[in-house]
Amino acid sequence: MSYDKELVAAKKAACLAARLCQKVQKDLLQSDVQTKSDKSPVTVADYGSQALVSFLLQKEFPTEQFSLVAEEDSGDLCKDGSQETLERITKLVNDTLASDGSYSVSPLSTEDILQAIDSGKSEGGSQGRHWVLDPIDGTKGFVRGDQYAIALALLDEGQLVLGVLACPNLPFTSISGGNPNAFNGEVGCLFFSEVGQGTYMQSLNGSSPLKVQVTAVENPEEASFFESYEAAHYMRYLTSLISEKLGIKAPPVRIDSQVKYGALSRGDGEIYLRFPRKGYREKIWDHAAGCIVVTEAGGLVTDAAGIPLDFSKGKYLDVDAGIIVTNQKLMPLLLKAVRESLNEKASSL
Ligand SMILES: Nc1ncnc2c1ncn2[C@@H]1O[C@H](COP(=O)(O)O)[C@@H](O)[C@H]1OP(=O)(O)O
Ligand SMILES: [Mg+2]
Ligand SMILES: [Mg+2]
Ligand SMILES: [Mg+2]
Repeated sequence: MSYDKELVAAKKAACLAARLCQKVQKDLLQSDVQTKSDKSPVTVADYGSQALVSFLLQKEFPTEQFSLVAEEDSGDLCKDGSQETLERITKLVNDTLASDGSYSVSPLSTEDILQAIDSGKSEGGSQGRHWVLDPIDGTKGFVRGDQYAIALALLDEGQLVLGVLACPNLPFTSISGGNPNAFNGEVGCLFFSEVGQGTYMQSLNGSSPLKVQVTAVENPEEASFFESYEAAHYMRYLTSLISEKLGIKAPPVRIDSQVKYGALSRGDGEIYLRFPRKGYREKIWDHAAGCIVVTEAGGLVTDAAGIPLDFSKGKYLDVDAGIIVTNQKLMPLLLKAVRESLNEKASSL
């Protein structure tokens, strides 16, 4: 089955959402950042991006039953004192739609925006089609002025069938060996994949797509690895133990969000280690787009036990201990190092 039409729509939606986010990041004010009950930050851009993607997908596929599993909901925007924020979001979405010009729609109202955001309340599952969206993945990176991604994927009967990753601050050329946040050249990449068709990257400004591949590095001593920028998001002693066991020489490359999957898919590094702290439950929107982008580029994405991620169980991913990503050659060695490190950790407790 072809998902070409869905891919075109997903790319369009992610590009426009990226445009909206770039505008907000440029003139980001402290007052634009709200804090959700789980203490994670959320900005007008998170809401605006979700509203825009949701609205555009519904507009592109008006006759299909629409299901979207997305991170944000309008709860906090409906509280007293949020009217001004809601109006800002509405204006941002309308301005972005108008700047594109290909959608001749009358301006959306604040009600339309709330509705578009709340169309993302689906629970997903193993039947039918579900869009999966993280409107800004890496909000902390976004607020800092660093890396973030707009991550959109499609599940069909529980399988990932397409993924789009817009990375507005990722340099277009390789970041291997460098700091992605301190770069002078062109930034802004769009990764996209359709099942069985490979992964491609183009610039967010619309250059022609290039096919990308993970690296063929077999020797861990020549490999480099990615992990979160935010120390609070993972167990650093575990990732350093794993990399030590593998004999990795290069220091870790710390980047926010699913940009790590994009960078790995084009060969900027070989390994992504993600070991969140105890009690953290992974959500499907934090991995769906990244997972298909890496898999279609020839890589592997599994949990710490080597089992492929299952996106069909609702909005959570029930993974064993952590998520690991690498090329096919390095995976057996990586799994061994992960197993040994987890055993050492368990016996030291
Ligand atoms: N305590 C946490 N541990 C791990 N990941 C978290 C935590 N809190 C939020 N996240 C989510 O993890 C991702 C950030 O990943 P990374 O650490 O790789 O940059 C984001 O999806 C972020 O959500 P959000 O989409 O709200 O930014
Ligand atoms: Mg968040
Ligand atoms: Mg996220
Ligand atoms: Mg998010």
